[in-house]
Amino acid sequence: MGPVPKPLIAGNWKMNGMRGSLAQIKEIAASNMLASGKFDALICVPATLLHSAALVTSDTPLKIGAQDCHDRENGAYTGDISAGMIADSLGSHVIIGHSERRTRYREDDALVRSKTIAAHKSGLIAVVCIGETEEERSSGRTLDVLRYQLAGSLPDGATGENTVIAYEPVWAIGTGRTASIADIAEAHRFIRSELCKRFNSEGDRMRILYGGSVKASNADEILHVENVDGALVGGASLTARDFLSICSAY
Ligand SMILES: O=C[C@H](O)COP(=O)(O)O
Repeated sequence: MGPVPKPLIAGNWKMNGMRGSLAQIKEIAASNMLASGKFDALICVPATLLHSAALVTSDTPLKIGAQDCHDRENGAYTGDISAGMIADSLGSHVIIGHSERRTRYREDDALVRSKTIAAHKSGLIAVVCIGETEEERSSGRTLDVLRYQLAGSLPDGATGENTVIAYEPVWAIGTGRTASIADIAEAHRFIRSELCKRFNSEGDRMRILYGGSVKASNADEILHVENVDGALVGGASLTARDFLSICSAY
């Protein structure tokens, strides 16, 4: 077993970014902040930018990942890409089970688990997303939802090396609303204890990111909550300036 991994600031560009956006990637990759080695940095780009982004960052500390993968190795699945193809394009990470996919494409925990296994088989680090809806929170079911999502989405082979958890309350994504510091602390403490119950010491090594309207003005407070090992950032990861301001919290 290796040491506890460093915190991770991960950007998710979602369906944003054309070739010109590689300038932002290059600027992030060249920052002295990343060279400090205090944290890891990752940008998950659209599939169209994956290989070119990986090539322009190959000699830098910035990692490049994808935003989804199929659970099969290959076959007649129009429009999809496999974990192996992501690895072949030099991506190192893949986001799995983002709420935007769970909701729109009805991806359930079993499929998320199957995709996570596929990612691990191809040597990728899976960033597995979980989080409650507003209705689940207001009816007091947040921790139950997190328990079921973790149990159903993570395969037995998950370790601190191959898996990162992203806790994203669905109602906080892209809305400008963030969970309170007390709610973030409670959710992350709960996730940590569930991970340790199932994976023993590996549970302590899995990074738990917070996601949902993270920006420069709230990053410092959120990133210093116990058991918060980084952030998954959407809108504020699209420019180098915004992304690096969040990184400066470390
Ligand atoms: O994957 C990132 C999350 O969905 C958060 O997005 P956001 O920072 O735009 O709220």
